[in-house]
Amino acid sequence: MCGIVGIAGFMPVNQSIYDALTVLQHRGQDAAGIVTIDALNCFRLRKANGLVKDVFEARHMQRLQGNMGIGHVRYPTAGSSSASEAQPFYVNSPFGITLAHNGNLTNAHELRTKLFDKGRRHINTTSDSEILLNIFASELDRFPDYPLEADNIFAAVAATHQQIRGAYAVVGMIIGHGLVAFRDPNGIRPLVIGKRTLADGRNEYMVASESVALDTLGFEFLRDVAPGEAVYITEKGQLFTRQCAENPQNHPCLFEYVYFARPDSFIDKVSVYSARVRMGQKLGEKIAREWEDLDIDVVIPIPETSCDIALEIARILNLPYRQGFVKNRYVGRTFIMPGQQVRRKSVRRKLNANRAEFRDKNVLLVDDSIVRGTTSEQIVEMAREAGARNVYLASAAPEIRFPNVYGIDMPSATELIAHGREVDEIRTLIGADALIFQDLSDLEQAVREDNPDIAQFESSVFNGIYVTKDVDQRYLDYLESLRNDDAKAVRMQNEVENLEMYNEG
Ligand SMILES: O=P(O)(O)OC[C@H]1O[C@H](OP(=O)(O)OP(=O)(O)O)[C@H](O)[C@@H]1O
Ligand SMILES: NC(=O)CC[C@H](N)C(=O)O
Ligand SMILES: [Mg+2]
Repeated sequence: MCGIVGIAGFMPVNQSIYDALTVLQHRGQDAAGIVTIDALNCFRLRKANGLVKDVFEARHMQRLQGNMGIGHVRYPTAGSSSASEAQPFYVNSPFGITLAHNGNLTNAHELRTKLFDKGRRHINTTSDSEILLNIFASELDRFPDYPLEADNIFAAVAATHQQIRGAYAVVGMIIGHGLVAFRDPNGIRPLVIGKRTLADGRNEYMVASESVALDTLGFEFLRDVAPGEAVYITEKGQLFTRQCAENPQNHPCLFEYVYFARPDSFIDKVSVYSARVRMGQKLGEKIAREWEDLDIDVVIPIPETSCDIALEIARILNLPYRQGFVKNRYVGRTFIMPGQQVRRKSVRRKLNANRAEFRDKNVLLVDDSIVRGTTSEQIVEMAREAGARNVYLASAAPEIRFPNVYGIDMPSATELIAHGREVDEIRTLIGADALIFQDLSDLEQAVREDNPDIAQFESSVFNGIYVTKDVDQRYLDYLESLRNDDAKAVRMQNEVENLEMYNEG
């Protein structure tokens, strides 16, 4: 899903960006990067594969000098997992630009050809984000003057919107100018802006994927960046904002609320935590309605994301809530790990059953979502091994039957356990005694309650409706051939680690 952050301030930003990335780590565990602009107006870059705490050592932090910078944590959804595709990306013309991106472009292939044929620009990686950067750079290049005016920068964003399709929340820096951030015209991926006022009255600004990053760094949340909107903060700290899309719509990704975002974040005016509690309430009511005859003894979450949901289900059903599984806090999120083998292995490394909570009991296990079924299959087995009599499973998200093309790595329908299957077939595969899914309308209502202005969510993984309207079966087949687990494994063997810009080693 990737996390992005940018700070335009008057004090060194290296530590603040590092701290923000640790708070956004749940959005991407594969690679991390920071770029700053130093006193000589040069970019300083450090990026590599790994978690934030492993990528940045003291020596890197010392070299990441400057009062403006951007950062990224990566969960790959395009290209490869190579360090050369870690972000931010750099291009030297015009002026020198770096950029970090959360999301996924659906027309990357055509844009790559167009950039080479018409723009004479070579893209050296298989990343869609490098393409996005070069499209933006080409558009900035159309203005002959230096420095560019805010109007020019917004015009370049508007022209970029017209060419690229898909989902994107972007933060970038232009040498001699400042920090730019923008969000796709459907607002699929989240982006917020905050402000911190210094003792001398000057304002520092920060943009980030989630509001929790602002909270942690003492920035006051100003608002969500609107779909299609761009934000420009000059080197001197002046803030400009402009709507740059012709027909912006608010279609936030529903899966952010289910799984990706941290519960203490607000996305598009919706508290992720409250939305999850309401998911629990609605699912609890459905269980009470449909499973009257099931004799449940205890409600057990599958840590970590489902905990808030399961607690509310237990309250609605008037049953005890117990931590039947203990999570190893040193193992990250399994769903965003690359490759099915590593995901499979990680479930048992991550979760262990508390036998006392299972022995001779009918247990209701609750997860936020069932995607490939990797977690639930093994968890049901573990519950039985721990002595459970009957194992029931409830998912706070409906059946996930369609691929995601907007920044969640679910490129292949056949890898989804619910694809082409009815609930009972899924139940058999998972090995549960009963299985229940949330209804899509209930899930949408649970989220919408905080912000009734969201008319339509980006819910494609549940209903197959792609809000950018450019996704057809041909594209889905192409994506599947490019990114299914086998194709990725082959690509991993041929990875090259060429970085295009000096990397603080
Ligand atoms: O059906 P699957 O393909 O297994 O995917 C779904 C599971 O993956 C996620 O957990 P994850 O371990 O990534 O993170 P969490 O600790 O935040 O729950 C999610 O919360 C589900 O438990
Ligand atoms: N999950 C994301 O947002 C990924 C961003 C970008 N498509 C990449 O693969 O690096
Ligand atoms: Mg989970």
